[in-house]
Amino acid sequence: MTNTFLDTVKGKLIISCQALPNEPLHSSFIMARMGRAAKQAGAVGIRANSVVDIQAIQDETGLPMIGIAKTDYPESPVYITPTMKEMRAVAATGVEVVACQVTGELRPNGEKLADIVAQFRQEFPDTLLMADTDILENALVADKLGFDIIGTTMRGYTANSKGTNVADNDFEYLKELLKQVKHPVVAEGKIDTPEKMKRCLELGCQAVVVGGAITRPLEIASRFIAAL
Ligand SMILES: CC(=O)N[C@H](C=O)[C@@H](O)[C@H](O)[C@H](O)COP(=O)(O)O
Repeated sequence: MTNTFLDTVKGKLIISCQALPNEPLHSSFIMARMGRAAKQAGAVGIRANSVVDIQAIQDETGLPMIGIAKTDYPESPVYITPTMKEMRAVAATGVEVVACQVTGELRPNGEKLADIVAQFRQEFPDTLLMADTDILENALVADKLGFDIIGTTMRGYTANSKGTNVADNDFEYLKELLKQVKHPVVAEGKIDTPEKMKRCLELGCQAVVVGGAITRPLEIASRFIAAL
């Protein structure tokens, strides 16, 4: 099997459909309907969290997907598909891409990122790997380990990247990242306007992932309320 994900999404929009248990829309049924709306609008791929949501969205849309499993372990701040166990469970759904957090901190159970990548390649040779990174140093680690996609997902969410936004200074960080890594870059995280999405593509990103600005009504409504 050849994985055509990178060609399919080139220059296009991937929509993230996620709602954690503490969010108002937490429901695989609702996420599948979000996926339906995303597809009708013209999204070429979906990013989703948890095996059940992934399966519901696959059934509903048939679109290629980036799958993750957000899982908290008390001993580590790494929560996006942190261990081989979650990587395996997500890959087993048949998603085209499995994404995991690459932010430099120690992973749960003492697992090493390099070992996870090697094991994953053996078990799932047709599935692409995306690194959810925060700073250049960690993006370069992912690039060297051979991740197929370097994502900016965690920028602004880790101790090392606190207070930053990928869009700062006309995407200054993204420009540097695109210069330094060999693998395709997908812009993700706080891309909240169509203009920002377009700018990321103009700068050379393979694709853009947009989540909250489209699929999190609480977030969207709160922006309006905050302006009152
Ligand atoms: C930091 C973290 O846990 N990000 C998660 C990763 O999957 C999601 O909660 C985000 O919604 C996703 O990255 C899309 O970003 P935004 O919703 O900002 O467009």
